Amino acid sequence: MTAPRLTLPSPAKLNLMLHIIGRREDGYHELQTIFQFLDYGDEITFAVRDDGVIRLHTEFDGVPHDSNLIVRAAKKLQEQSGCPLGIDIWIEKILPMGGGIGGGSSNAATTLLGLNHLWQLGWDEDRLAALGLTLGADVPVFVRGHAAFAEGVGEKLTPVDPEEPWYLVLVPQVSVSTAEIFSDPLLTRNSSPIKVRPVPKGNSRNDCLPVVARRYPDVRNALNLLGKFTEAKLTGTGSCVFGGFPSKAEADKVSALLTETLTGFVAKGSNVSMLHRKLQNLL
Ligand SMILES: C[C@](O)(CO)[C@H](O)COP(=O)(O)OP(=O)(O)OC[C@H]1O[C@@H](n2ccc(N)nc2=O)[C@H](O)[C@@H]1O
Ligand SMILES: Nc1ncnc2c1ncn2[C@@H]1O[C@H](COP(=O)(O)OP(=O)(O)OP(=O)(O)O)[C@@H](O)[C@H]1O
Repeated sequence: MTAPRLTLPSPAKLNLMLHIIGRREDGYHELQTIFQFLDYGDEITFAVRDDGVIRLHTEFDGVPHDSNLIVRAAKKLQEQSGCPLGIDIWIEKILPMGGGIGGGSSNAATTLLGLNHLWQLGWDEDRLAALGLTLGADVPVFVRGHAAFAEGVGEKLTPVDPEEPWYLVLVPQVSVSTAEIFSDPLLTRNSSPIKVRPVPKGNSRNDCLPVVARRYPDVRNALNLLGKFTEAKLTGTGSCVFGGFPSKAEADKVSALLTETLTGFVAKGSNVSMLHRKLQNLL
């Protein structure tokens, strides 16, 4: 008998706004941010093993097997659930690493949800999100699968339903260090907390943008070029830059002009992650 097998999407996220409202004692910054998903991402295939071994078959540049968030997520879930089964994993990676579109966090969440299903653990979303948070602040929103206003370091989530435009995402060929941006003395850390819900219009800025644009000329260039056509924004700490368009045709048109010199892609914004849409179809 062939082992149960499952292929699941692992979408990207955008930060539609990001305000830094303070700094905790452990050095982490308190954020207010809106996460939305893209219908664009990696694809992960899982096949159950009965010997308990966890094996990722796809190699990543610069990420050792046991440091990969996919493997770390699988091992933690196995340990905490006491599941005797193992897993073979393959990934088709299209999301840029260190781009601020959450690829690693998304891969970890897809792994948690995929294994919960294949290993028949019956964990609820709260438990999976709590385990996810120990792997990274952005993992819980991918576990929950709904666009969200996030507070804390990103773990306090309130579902929201912003517009779902088509986005052109530009991918400057530099990896931005999140730690470096958060330790820059010039970073704004005292934005006024937004207390009104839903978040009022006019709050779409990303407090990391001035620091990233100053340090990374390639990101600055992408912001300037895209800014000629639409409001150009930074996701997370970059490097990716994005702008919304009312139709795919309009996003494609600007993409054709800009991707002559820059790498990028067009994708639809989505308030329900494509991972959750696929899982719903399975149940
Ligand atoms: C900025 C966001 O992209 C918004 O979605 C994420 O919060 C970043 O999350 P991430 O990539 O998982 O970041 P981590 O790898 O946890 O953080 C790297 C480093 O950035 C700093 N860091 C990160 C997040 C945060 N809220 N405050 C911080 O000060 C910390 O020094 C941390 O050691
Ligand atoms: N499965 C994985 N996919 C991508 N990166 C991974 C993975 N596992 C570990 N990493 C490590 O995590 C780092 C950050 O990767 P990721 O793709 O999540 O960055 P990001 O898009 O900037 O995320 P964020 O928006 O959360 O800051 C990578 O540079 C890599 O070293």
